[in-house]
Amino acid sequence: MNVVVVGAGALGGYFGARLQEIGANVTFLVRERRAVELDEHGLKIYSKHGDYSIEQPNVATDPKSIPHADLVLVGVKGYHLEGVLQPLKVLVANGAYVLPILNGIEHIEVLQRHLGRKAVLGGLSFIIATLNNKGHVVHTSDFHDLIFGPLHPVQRGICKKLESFVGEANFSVSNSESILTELWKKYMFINAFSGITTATNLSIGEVRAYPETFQLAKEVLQEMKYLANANGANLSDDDVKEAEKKLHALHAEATSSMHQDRRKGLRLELDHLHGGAIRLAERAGIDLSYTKAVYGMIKPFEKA
Ligand SMILES: NC(=O)C1=CN([C@@H]2O[C@H](COP(=O)(O)OP(=O)(O)OC[C@H]3O[C@@H](n4cnc5c(N)ncnc54)[C@H](OP(=O)(O)O)[C@@H]3O)[C@@H](O)[C@H]2O)C=CC1
Ligand SMILES: CC(C)(CO)C(=O)C(=O)O
Repeated sequence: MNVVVVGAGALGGYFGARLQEIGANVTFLVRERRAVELDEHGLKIYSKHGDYSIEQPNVATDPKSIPHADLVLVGVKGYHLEGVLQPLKVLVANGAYVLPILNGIEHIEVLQRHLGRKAVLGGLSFIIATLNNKGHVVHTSDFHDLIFGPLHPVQRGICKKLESFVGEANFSVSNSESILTELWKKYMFINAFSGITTATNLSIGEVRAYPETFQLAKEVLQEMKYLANANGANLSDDDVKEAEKKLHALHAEATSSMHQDRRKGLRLELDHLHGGAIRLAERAGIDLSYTKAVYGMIKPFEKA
């Protein structure tokens, strides 16, 4: 299988390397700085599920130099989406399907508008990973799940092909027929988890120690359920309970990628995640008071 990874950071680097581990022909389409880093240090994964190294990853900086890809894995931050639309157009024109795995929901519509509805699959991931100072991936969670599925009937073939190809991969995989609902479940969860940890600058264990503070995360879950259902998803109270259980099950030091970025002084995906929810709520005539409060608390730390 020919795979291109656009956004070879923590997420793209992890799944790209794991796909190469099982024999995929993986090309990392990167910008100049990352190309130099990958050339100098290679790509390495450190993970409790097993390390893996690629000494000389196959790197491209021009999408036109890539002959044909079956699948393009998109793992950029929400605020970098605009910058990858042009390269994605080139890859789609050459026959590729696009599998975005970033957090959030607004990017799906943006990608569909620019690339066509038939080209864009639904996808998301559960993993906690970050890059170290050599640009190597450090994976710290027990989970490393990739969930994908068709958003258009013509995509069933590529989803089946991907499902059977990744059967042997060193990560969990699921090909879901209700990927839109899965996307909204993750969006609900991430807005609560990243919202409360980033706003308070605390890990989830520290948040859980204060029921009044944890309550804010629960309120965000409720608001996101309403928003999801106003946007054609079908989330139930059980889904909210499930998300709450997940917040309780995370180990005490666990925190969100947005909070890790706040700790490192990096730019935050606030506008893409909570900002996106607020925009969709305005369109649907829904009030997201708690989400807006969390958004307001994080705003001063948004730009690096
Ligand atoms: N990290 C995690 O644990 C998880 C992250 N996510 C989500 O995944 C997404 C990605 O997060 P993460 O992997 O942590 O982010 P990273 O910052 O580690 O990686 C993003 C990568 O995108 C690259 N990039 C940006 N613009 C371009 C471009 N125009 N062309 C090529 N590459 C580009 C960046 O490269 P450059 O070095 O050039 O800037 C960077 O390597 C986010 O939406 C996040 O919320 C979801 C689950 C878990
Ligand atoms: C919740 C988590 C860790 C799950 O993958 C995540 O997506 C993030 O923090 O960005």
